[in-house]
Amino acid sequence: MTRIYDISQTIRPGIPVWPGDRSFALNRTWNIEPGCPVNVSELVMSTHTGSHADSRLHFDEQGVDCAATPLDAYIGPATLIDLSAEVPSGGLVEPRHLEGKLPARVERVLIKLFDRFPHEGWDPKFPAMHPDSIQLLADRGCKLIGLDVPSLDPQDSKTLDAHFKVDATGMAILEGLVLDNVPTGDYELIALPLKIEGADGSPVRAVLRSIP
Ligand SMILES: Nc1ccccc1C(=O)C[C@H](N)C(=O)O
Ligand SMILES: [Zn+2]
Ligand SMILES: [Zn+2]
Repeated sequence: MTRIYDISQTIRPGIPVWPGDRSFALNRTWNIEPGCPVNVSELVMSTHTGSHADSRLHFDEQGVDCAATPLDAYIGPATLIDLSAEVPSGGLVEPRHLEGKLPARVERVLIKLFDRFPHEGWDPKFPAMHPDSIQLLADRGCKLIGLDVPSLDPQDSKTLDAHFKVDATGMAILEGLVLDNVPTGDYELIALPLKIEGADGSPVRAVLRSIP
C-alpha cells in the first residue's frame, strides 16, 4: 500500500511571502446568481509564493521560463534528509553536513532545514546552501534540489552563489516545501511547475509517494 505525503504549503490569503513581495489574493470575478451559473476567480500572487519551482529566468535574464523548463527532474526517485538539527539559524549547509547522509549516487535530494515549518511567520535567518554543497550533490548525479526554506541562498544574498552553482550544474530547484511529518528516506517525487509563458517561477503541488 503506497502512501502520499502532501509536502505543499496551503496557498491562502495571508500566506507569508518574501519581504516586499506581492501578497496572495483570490478575487471573485463572477458569482453564481440569476443569469450567471458559475463562480470564477482571479489569482494575484508572486511566482515564488509558497511551495514553488524556480525557472532559470528568475536569476538569469537569458534563462528559460517555466513553460520551457524540462519536466523530467520534477518526477522520480528522491531522497529526503533532515539537517534541521545540524545547520543553525543563519547557517549554510556545508559538504560535511551531507557526506554521511547521502548515498554515492542520488537523483533528487530534499533537505529539511526547519525544525518546524513556520506556516504563520517568516524566518529571515533561514538556513541556506553553500555552493560547495551544490557541487557535491551534482558530483553524485543529483538533478533536483528541494528545500523547505524560501531560497537556496540567504535572504540578504546579492550574489546568489547557490543559485548560480545550481545553474552551472543544470539542477532543478524547489523551495518552500513542507517537510515536517515526513520520515526521512526514499520516495517518488511529483512536483510539476505550471506551463506559464514568461514565468520566473511557478507554484507546484508537491507530493512524495512512498515506494512499496
Ligand atoms: N520573491 C522574491 C522577491 C525578491 C527576491 C527574492 C524573492 C524570492 O522569493 C526568493 C526566491 N524564492 C528564490 O528563488 O530564492
Ligand atoms: Zn524561488
Ligand atoms: Zn530560488
